[in-house]
Amino acid sequence: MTKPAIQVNSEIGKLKKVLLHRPGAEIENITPDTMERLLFDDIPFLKIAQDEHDYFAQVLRDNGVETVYIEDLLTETLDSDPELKHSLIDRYLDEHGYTKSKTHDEIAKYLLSFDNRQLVNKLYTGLRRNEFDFKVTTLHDVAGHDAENPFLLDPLPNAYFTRDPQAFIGNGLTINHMTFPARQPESLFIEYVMKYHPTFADNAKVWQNRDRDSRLEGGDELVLNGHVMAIGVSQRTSSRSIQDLAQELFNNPDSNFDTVVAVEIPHNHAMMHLDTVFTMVNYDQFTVFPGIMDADSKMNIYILHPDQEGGVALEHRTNLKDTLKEVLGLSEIDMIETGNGDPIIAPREQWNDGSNNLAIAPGEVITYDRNYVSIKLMREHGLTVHEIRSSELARGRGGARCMSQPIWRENI
Ligand SMILES: NC(=O)NCCC[C@H](N)C(=O)O
Repeated sequence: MTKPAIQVNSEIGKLKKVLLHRPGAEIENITPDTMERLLFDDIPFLKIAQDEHDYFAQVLRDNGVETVYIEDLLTETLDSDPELKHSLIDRYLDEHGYTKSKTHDEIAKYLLSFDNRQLVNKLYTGLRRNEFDFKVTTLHDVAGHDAENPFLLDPLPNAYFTRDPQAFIGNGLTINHMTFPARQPESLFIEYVMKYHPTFADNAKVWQNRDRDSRLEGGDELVLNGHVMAIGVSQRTSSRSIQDLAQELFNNPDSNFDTVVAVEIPHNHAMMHLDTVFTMVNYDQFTVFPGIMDADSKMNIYILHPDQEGGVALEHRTNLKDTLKEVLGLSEIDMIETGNGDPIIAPREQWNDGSNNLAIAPGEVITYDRNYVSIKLMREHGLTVHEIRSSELARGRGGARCMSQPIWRENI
């Protein structure tokens, strides 16, 4: 590594640079029939979603954060070497199951006709069957399940949740094998940017890559400090990925991590990632949705440490607060309950990402305006809260943390 392009040694250090994606035409390619497969609960009104997202980006910039867009990085990557356009199209079609055939060649030819910027937009937007003069050559293009799909390449409406296809950890990252096909292409884009973009190539260590069977998503990967991570065992992240990542982080000389806290959470759509129920917002303050614990405030937590033989040792815990105190070396911790723990308000605000806060400095967060009970409580606990609009963005089931991937935070 010559000079690091990534520096993320906490969830709370002053945020200097962040990766975003502005929601685009892909949002308008969600239909009632495809909604579930595309991991949406409703169809956002694009114009308002874009206004809301621009406002979010402006709040970041007003607070001294440089905003970088993945669609720009990918375009610049392709611009840096003409060969990359061909290879990206080949990989993209291959990962969508288009083996070498006339169908493959026709789609590839059509995609190659775009310039790099248009191609990137097209891959996000999706490719409709009726969009070009597509000559039918195979049975599955005209009959059965495949032919019913109006898209030859699905849209990527979840792309504005830039947190998930990768996680920036220390001076490196994981490039993630996503759980559902609807999101898998998003981490291919990251792979290209990290391998070939002049800013990142050779300047970021890859702790785990996407060419594996077990799943891992960035919403589950929390960097608590420069040597401790918390990772959700969730609908989207498997215990195997966590074990392998811990092994790599503990043994790689470029990593300073010696502790991974694996936190088991319910496996469902409302709480798909750890950061939908738990975020770190200050040195000793966290927001948490109480529904992840049982009546005795217990849950399954495992602390992973390096063992003597270069492997990973495991210890079981059941209390989140006590475990955090233990691994962070703190005598007290303030757990701020989403919706004040009320049996109606807490799940309602959690559903709209009241637990999903983005810290832009210790004790200073960005969050959705609609979760007013949680916001009031956070202010009462001394936090500075920047509210952002959330009517349409929230329909994708992700909040300010999900919509942002810190690239650089000041060390604390
Ligand atoms: N970190 C996050 O929780 N991201 C939100 C992802 C929402 C998206 N609709 C998904 O289901 O993947």
